[in-house]
Amino acid sequence: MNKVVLVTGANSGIGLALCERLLSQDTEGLQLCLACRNMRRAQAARSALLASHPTAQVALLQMDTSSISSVIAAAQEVKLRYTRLDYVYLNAGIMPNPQFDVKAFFRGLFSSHIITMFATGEGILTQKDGVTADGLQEVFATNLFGHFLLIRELEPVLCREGRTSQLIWTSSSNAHRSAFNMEDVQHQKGTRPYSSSKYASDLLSLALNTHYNKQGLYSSVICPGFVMTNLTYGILPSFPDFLWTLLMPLFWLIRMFTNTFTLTPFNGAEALFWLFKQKPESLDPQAKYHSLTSGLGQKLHPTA
Ligand SMILES: NC(=O)C1=CN([C@@H]2O[C@H](COP(=O)(O)OP(=O)(O)OC[C@H]3O[C@@H](n4cnc5c(N)ncnc54)[C@H](OP(=O)(O)O)[C@@H]3O)[C@@H](O)[C@H]2O)C=CC1
Ligand SMILES: CC(C)CCC[C@@H](C)[C@H]1CC[C@H]2C3=CC[C@H]4[C@H](C)C(=O)CC[C@]4(C)[C@H]3CC[C@]12C
Repeated sequence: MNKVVLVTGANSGIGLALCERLLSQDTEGLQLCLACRNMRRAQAARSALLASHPTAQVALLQMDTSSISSVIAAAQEVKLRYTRLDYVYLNAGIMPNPQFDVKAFFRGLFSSHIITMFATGEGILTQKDGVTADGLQEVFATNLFGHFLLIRELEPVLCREGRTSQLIWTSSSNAHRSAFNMEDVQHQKGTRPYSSSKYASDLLSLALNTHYNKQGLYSSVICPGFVMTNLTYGILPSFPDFLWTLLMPLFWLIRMFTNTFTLTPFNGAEALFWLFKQKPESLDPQAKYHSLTSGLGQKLHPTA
């Protein structure tokens, strides 16, 4: 039977690579729905997918996860189009106005903390958050709240008698307990909204399992590792493309020491793709599944 899969933030990076990988393993038995905020970019992604999989069923859905009205309208549309959803990948995410702390980076290079710094970005990144038209903090709204609202609105197509469905969050190893505060869940006061939003998604996934497992709905979180995408290029916006290219040999070298340097969207999507093939009942609700890559760039089996 056809599997219906919705992916948010599917028009680039890890989301697009996941769609490509899903279609490569099964073009016929899959109905993909790319949920994107920008329809021009969504259309380009659809054309790219159809170029390599001409018979695939790839639909588009306009949705801005940072906007309450957009998410509600998109969920309405989904309920009109589909009687059930088998997988929802909650992947759209932003890290706006990142500030890279050069001093902390160099201190980290000469400390015992070096591997953690490269694997998680801990201690070297802060962001300047904005406020959405709904009055929410932008990172919280985009990465977490819009997705939460989507799940609640899609309950009728996710919780179906006698079937299971999976929610799969693209979280991060940058999700740190120290960045999250229950008194300030939107992270209005701090400078690490990205880390806070990812930690909150890990907590939310646990809560969703407690609430929904008995209705056949399961939630998991993954970290794709450090992947070269629009999000990461935005961290050092003044770097021209050629400098990133020059840094690649250094990244390949670092990958010898930390296999979290997945680097390509294809390898970064490994844990998302792996979860597609698992029975949700067999998964550990407390685990974060990691995409890993060997020193030679081979994808490894995800580990919890
Ligand atoms: N790259 C990395 O090293 C890591 C990435 N991640 C996570 O992976 C996920 C995918 O990011 P990645 O592929 O790296 O980066 P990209 O910037 O390539 O992809 C992000 C996607 O999210 C979409 N998006 C952003 N804001 C919204 C919004 N308001 N509504 C709908 N869609 C939106 C973007 O759309 P648009 O093209 O319109 O901007 C884009 O399609 C994110 O959640 C990120 O936090 C986690 C760990 C590491
Ligand atoms: C020679 C220097 C200029 C090289 C700078 C490298 C840094 C820009 C990157 C090194 C490690 C990277 C990251 C690690 C973890 C990612 C995390 C999992 C995530 O969710 C978002 C992106 C990361 C923080 C990423 C960002 C770039 C680095 C800090």
